[in-house]
Amino acid sequence: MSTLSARDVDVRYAGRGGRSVHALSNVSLTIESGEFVVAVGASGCGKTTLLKLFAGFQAPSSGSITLGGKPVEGPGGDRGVVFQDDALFPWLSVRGNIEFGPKMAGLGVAERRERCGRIIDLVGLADFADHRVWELSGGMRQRVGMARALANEPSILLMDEPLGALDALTREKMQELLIRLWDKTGRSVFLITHSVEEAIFLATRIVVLSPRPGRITREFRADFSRRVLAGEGSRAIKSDPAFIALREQVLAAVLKEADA
Ligand SMILES: Nc1ncnc2c1ncn2[C@@H]1O[C@H](COP(=O)(O)OP(=O)(O)OP(=O)(O)O)[C@@H](O)[C@H]1O
Repeated sequence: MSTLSARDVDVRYAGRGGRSVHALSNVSLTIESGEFVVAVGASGCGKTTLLKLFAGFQAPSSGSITLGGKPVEGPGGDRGVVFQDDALFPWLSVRGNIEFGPKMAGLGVAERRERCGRIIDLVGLADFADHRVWELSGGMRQRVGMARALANEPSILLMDEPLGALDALTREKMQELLIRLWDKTGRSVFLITHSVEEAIFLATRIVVLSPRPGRITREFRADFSRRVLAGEGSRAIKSDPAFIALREQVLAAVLKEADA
């Protein structure tokens, strides 16, 4: 397991009319092995930019990104990425989508079947392994997206609003699934959400970003996911006064930064 780290990162995009956009300014964030870090913040504060740096989809203008102490120089199977738009291969079955990465990485058929079978069970899709992805509901498609990311056995999952397109009921079920996946696989997670409630429910650490330029302004610790793992119901946890108090604190930090 490896530590993923951004150090003194700046990102500037070329904007219209020669004006540059300062998307991230002096951002440092280290995600330790086994952490579940959730980023929240107003639209445009650079959350997706930070995730893309971690994924290796783009390089910072200055500063460094490292995984296990080594510079991140591009995308790699050691970081599994899940977006809101699942971007699955529609012509492949559930199993085909999940086995795609390991197949490309040269894993033999037997090992691929065994590894992906385990992951398919883990995300609760055993009865749908041979379905085409267009036959699935939105929540099931996102399960395939998560399974596909896990199939490469990454040290960290990077997720950008993975539950953003789901209805409230499915979303809550998927939050519980995410916590169980995190627990059972032992992977670290970096996740972006617009929902402060979701952030607090899932995270071991919440980072608040502020816009213009994007910076990390606050951090909060949480451990409500442990209660989910201990069998407590989501509704009971989310209506607990301790949960509500933290939710209001984080929300106040997000709104303060958004207004500033
Ligand atoms: N490729 C790009 N070219 C120019 N500007 C960009 C580019 N990508 C992002 N930006 C700008 O950088 C800033 C940060 O964008 P980013 O998408 O990282 O923010 P975000 O916090 O993820 O926003 P949202 O919550 O709306 O998804 C925004 O002002 C955005 O317009």
